[in-house]
Amino acid sequence: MSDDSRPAPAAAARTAVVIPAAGRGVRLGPGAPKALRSLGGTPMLIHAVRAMAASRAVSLVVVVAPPDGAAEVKSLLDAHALPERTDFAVVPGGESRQESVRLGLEALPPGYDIVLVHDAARPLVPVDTVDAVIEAVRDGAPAVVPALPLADTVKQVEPAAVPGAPEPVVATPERARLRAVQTPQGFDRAALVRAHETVAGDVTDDASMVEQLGLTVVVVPGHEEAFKVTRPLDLVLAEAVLARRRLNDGF
Ligand SMILES: Nc1ccn([C@@H]2O[C@H](COP(=O)(O)OP(=O)(O)OP(=O)(O)O)[C@@H](O)[C@H]2O)c(=O)n1
Ligand SMILES: C[C@](O)(CO)[C@H](O)COP(=O)(O)O
Repeated sequence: MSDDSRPAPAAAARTAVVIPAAGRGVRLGPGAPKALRSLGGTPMLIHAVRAMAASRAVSLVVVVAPPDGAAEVKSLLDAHALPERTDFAVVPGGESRQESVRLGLEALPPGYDIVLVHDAARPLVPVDTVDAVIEAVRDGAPAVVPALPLADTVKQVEPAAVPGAPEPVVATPERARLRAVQTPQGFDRAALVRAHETVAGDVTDDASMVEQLGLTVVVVPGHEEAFKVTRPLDLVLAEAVLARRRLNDGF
């Protein structure tokens, strides 16, 4: 068969990323909103944006800024070198992560059939993890999460009525079947939009909303360096990982 007689390859679905970055970072301690705090001299958010734009499959990144910080975030994006092949937009966020993601989704133009949602608080995720998530969505999964096995045993407890009181253990789930879930989480856009339109109640990630629709969520290998900067010690670790990368890269 000559090259000319082959069917044209199906155009790859275009991929956009929503980065919720509107949180305060209460658990990190007092200071600027977490996404705007420095990691190696650069705002954490810029690391997260670069991590997403490092994937050649990503053509649009929508940053969901702190509600009163959209102008500051726009200036930050303008002030830092970012790949020219990627478009960037900024929208103000909401009261909860869930609301911020919804606002980011509403800002997406037509033409992006795959959507990733990535925490600004996971600034060091490697591009191979981003690409693995996108590939699994392209292969047909409605929702994909990167995840790692657990190192600790997990107990389910009856939460104490009084803070600090001992909590009775009610179950010990089988650790081998548990996974600690990271971002970016990847979605068929229509499934994620439907989930955000129909699922109510508190959830801690987007994939669980798609799960509640009865759709399949699959896991791909996560990465140790995709950890979430939540508490002060996480920032120490992030600085160390970044310093090691810079040493290895020779700058
Ligand atoms: N109203 C909110 C709350 C959180 N996030 C984002 O969701 C991601 C994960 O949330 P988390 O790590 O819990 O961040 P914070 O809410 O800032 O942390 P904390 O709970 O310690 O205040 C972060 O990138 C955060 O900016 C958001 O966009 N809008
Ligand atoms: C989405 C997430 O990062 C997956 O592990 C996580 O659930 C976010 O939790 P947070 O308490 O809002 O940081």
